[in-house]
Amino acid sequence: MNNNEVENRNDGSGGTLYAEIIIPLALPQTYTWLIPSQFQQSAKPGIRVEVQLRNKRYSGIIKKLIHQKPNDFQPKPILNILDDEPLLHQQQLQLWQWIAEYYMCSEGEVMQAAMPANLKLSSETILVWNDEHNEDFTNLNDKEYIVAEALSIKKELKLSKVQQLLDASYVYPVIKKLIEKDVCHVWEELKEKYKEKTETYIVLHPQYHDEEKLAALLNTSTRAPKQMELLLSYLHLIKEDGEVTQSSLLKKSNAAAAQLKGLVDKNILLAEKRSINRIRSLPKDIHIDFTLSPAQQTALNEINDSFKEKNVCLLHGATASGKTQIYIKLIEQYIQQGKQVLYMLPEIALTAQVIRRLQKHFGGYIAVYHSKFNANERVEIWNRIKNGELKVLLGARSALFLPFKDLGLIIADEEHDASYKQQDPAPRYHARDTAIYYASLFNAGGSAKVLLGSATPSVESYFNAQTKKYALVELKERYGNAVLPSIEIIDLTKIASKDRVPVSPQLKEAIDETLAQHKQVLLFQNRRGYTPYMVCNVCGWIPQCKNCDVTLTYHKAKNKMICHYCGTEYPVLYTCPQCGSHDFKQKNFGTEKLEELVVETFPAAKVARMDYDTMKGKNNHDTLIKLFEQQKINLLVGTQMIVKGLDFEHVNLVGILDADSLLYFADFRVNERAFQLMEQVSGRAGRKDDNGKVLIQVRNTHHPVLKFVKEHDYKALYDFDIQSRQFYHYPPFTRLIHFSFRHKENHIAEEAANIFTAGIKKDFEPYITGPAQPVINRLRNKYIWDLLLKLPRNSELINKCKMQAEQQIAILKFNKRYSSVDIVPDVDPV
Ligand SMILES: Nc1ncnc2c1ncn2[C@@H]1O[C@H](COP(=O)(O)OP(=O)(O)OP(=O)(O)O)[C@@H](O)[C@H]1O
Ligand SMILES: [Zn+2]
Repeated sequence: MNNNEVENRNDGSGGTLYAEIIIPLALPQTYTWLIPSQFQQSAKPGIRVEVQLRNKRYSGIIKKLIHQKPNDFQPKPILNILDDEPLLHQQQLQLWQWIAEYYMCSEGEVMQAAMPANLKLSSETILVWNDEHNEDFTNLNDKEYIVAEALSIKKELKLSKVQQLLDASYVYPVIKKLIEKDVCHVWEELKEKYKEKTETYIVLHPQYHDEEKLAALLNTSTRAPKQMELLLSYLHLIKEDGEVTQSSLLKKSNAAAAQLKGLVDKNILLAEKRSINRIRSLPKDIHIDFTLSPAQQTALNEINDSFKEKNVCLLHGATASGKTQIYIKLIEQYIQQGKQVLYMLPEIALTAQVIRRLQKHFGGYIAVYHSKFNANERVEIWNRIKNGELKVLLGARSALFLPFKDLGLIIADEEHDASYKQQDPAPRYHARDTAIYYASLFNAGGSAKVLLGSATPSVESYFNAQTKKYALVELKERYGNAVLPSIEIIDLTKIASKDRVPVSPQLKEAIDETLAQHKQVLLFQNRRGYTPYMVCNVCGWIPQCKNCDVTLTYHKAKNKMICHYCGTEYPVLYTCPQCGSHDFKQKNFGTEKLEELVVETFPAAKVARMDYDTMKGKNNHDTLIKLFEQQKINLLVGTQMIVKGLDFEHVNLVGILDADSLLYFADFRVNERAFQLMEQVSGRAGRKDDNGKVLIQVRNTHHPVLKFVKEHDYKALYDFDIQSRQFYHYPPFTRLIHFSFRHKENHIAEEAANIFTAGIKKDFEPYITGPAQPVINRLRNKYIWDLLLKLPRNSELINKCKMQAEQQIAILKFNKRYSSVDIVPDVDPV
């Protein structure tokens, strides 16, 4: 929207004003409401308003103001205005619209994903009393008081109840104030499952921030030399690390808890329990204590040069080449210019280690943001990004939705990672690609820049670099004395069958050797659970999930058979329901069995397991990583989770137990994925010296991808893969749109898919594959029919196709027989 519209509205002519408003629902379009005259002064794009739709109340966001009355209907008035200033900048509204159009969803769905729960209200909203509130209600007005009191007793209230309580038609402004005053927050299903980890931090009493007072203290207190020693250690540590936990202080200073207590009692040091993710008020200064190697410096210069001409640069840097250090230097530059930086990682789990690295350098300039933070903290970060106070934000994909004020740079680290794509629910957006669009909206002084970083770039990004759409900077060597690890292939077919799985004699020997040198080992197996499936030894019957077309995985610790798709758990079977035999054979092995076996084989080693199952309990990801960093674990067994981006100093050996399982997979990205996984997991070995070693166990030793991995030759993999992509019409040569039709009746799903296909056939027949049933053709009790479109990269044609597809979806939804079919469009599926 342009400024004129706002001006016109304020010209006092008193004309009727309307607004297009986004509400957090999957509606096919945005609707228009009337802005009554008393609200006209304050109505602006980005402001929240209270509206009613089909007897429910929502807080929606004004997308734009309109002066023409809609032709076909009389808009209803909005009920209220909730904000004094817009909650977001113009760029966010543009971003939402783009995502909705590009990824075929509604702006309401984007809003749902984009905004912290506390900023979204509807009749269904449940308010939760804030347990930490001290029940001091003096700053509340009468209405707020009534609700606060009820909440303090009931602990939870549905918004519709609040409405009755106040006997007022407009309650949203009251709720909004109560949330702002920290009396309550909005209940979120997801939130409840997330237990926040706290730790005790030690801080210096603020009065000693004054250097003279501190000096005086240090000079006078000779009576308790042990305490003084501890205080000095503290001062040293805080300078080094920027923050000090109680445990690290006691450990590093070798002091006793009583000495620390002495200092705390004297009010010299303070002990504070904090969530480890909580936003800390560290001083806002930049502290860079390292220099780049010549190769890193060259890469940084090349990146800066490339940004003069291009908006996107791909940094292809080997594992442990120090990409993160280059990012740090680059971030420093942008902060100096007063710009903001978004640093994206594909997964929440990775943010913990990286924030520890970054906070040392950027203190109070930086914060972390992701969907698992509590609602109040998310709003706080939202506001501090919006007003430009925070300069650097580290986050997973949802951080893209923050209202940056003046964004200068987005870094997408591990840009190849498929987790950048959101699968469910809509918006099914790819955060890397969306970041490139988002950056282009900050066009004061050219566009904001995007740096994609990876040791194993996606074929798409590398293609864009080859075709000069992106700049390319390569950094081939590891930092310091480290070299890329040597890779050895172990031919499982040459091993006597009794020794065959899971740990071959060669791997066993290498593990023994590594442990003897007090170095660490990572063992990678891409399946969790104990045995991926069981077979009846007599009739061949295999236990399956009742809701899904999937075999069940045996989990020993739980003593359950579990469906990895829908999560349903079944008792373990001892009798075959088909033939009555009691003889089951366990096929293959998962991480749980591997861990058990490793514990038996290496009794002296401290072993831990990192996979989806172990991360749910108290041993959460960050704790495990810290234990591993401190070498309290010698041998870590895990799935993909151990692979990604982590920087461990003492890992010398990596074992990949079953490479065949990575190499055979019906997906056009199979080679790329297998290479990325193996190269990334290898990349965890020998990061600080020249002793890294990787053993890959495999049956098909002739698979071409193994050769590329062995030589760490990404370019060869790319050249190999890009040819088949071209030949079979896959990205980057085409654009894929995938449609999935799901229904509990197989024939209904099939019919819907067929009708849809017939509807778009006239213009798009050459590009259609399917409809067909996928390999797993039923999930969560619904049958699935899939359709794939491989479209030429012609935006006009693609838009036309999306439009026709949307029409067909509308037609199906209108037909009673098919209205309950789930139709899921997925643009650029991964
Ligand atoms: N210039 C430097 N000065 C000091 N230490 C450095 C420097 N460059 C790299 N390092 C150290 O080397 C290690 C590897 O660097 P880093 O983790 O940045 O690599 P990376 O390229 O991001 O690796 P990966 O792709 O595997 O995640 C880190 O522990 C880092 O602190
Ligand atoms: Zn299931």
